[in-house]
Amino acid sequence: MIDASDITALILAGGRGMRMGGVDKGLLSFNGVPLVQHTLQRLQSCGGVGHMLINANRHLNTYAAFGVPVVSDDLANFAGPLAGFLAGLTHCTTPYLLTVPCDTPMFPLDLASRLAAALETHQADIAMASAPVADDNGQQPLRPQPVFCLLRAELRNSLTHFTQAGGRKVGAWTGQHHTVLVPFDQAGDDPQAFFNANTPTELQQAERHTP
Ligand SMILES: Nc1nc2c(ncn2[C@@H]2O[C@H](COP(=O)(O)OP(=O)(O)OP(=O)(O)O)[C@@H](O)[C@H]2O)c(=O)[nH]1
Ligand SMILES: [Mg+2]
Repeated sequence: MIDASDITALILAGGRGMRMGGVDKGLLSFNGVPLVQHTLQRLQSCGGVGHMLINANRHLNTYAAFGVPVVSDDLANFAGPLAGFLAGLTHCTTPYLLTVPCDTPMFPLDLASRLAAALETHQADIAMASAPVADDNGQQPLRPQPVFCLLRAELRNSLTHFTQAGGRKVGAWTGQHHTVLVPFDQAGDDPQAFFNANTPTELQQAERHTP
């Protein structure tokens, strides 16, 4: 069984935040608390992970003050979330890494345990969340949530090779491995759980959400 102590959560706060005006999104206030701190607290409160890392590329001292090790991308020029995955895999000392973006403040409290259960059941390399997303036809099909992954730490060499060859898309890399999609559309799941705040308006919307 995968124990919480086997999992390191990596909070992804290394993006450019262009749609937010180029600011460092993890440091923006969400109901009075920096998004990164809110994410740390939510991960702590669910008890599903034993260790945490923050992935950031700016304001490193500010991030360090949250009391969790901060790791930065080795890949230059904001190469995308996979650069964060690689930084996390490089620095994590546990057999599993859970990736959680800083801009999705209502993410499921049982994220780690459900991804871990699916990884084990399917003997997979990667468990990726999938969640309903409204489309233009009023439907809510399940869509992969590529920045919510539980990864086996031994995938580090694979990701190093993939990114060295210029690969940047999360799905293109995870598609090379046995990946199981884990649906978060069960009774009791918050349909807004994967709502991510990419713009100031969306951040305000998220602040108004009460599950
Ligand atoms: N380490 C790292 N993380 C990234 C990078 N780009 C995006 N991310 C993270 O991936 C997650 C999803 O990113 P987006 O919300 O799509 O992108 P963003 O860069 O934050 O914002 P935009 O510039 O508006 O697209 C967020 O948690 C980002 O912090 C990057 O170059 N490096
Ligand atoms: Mg986003």
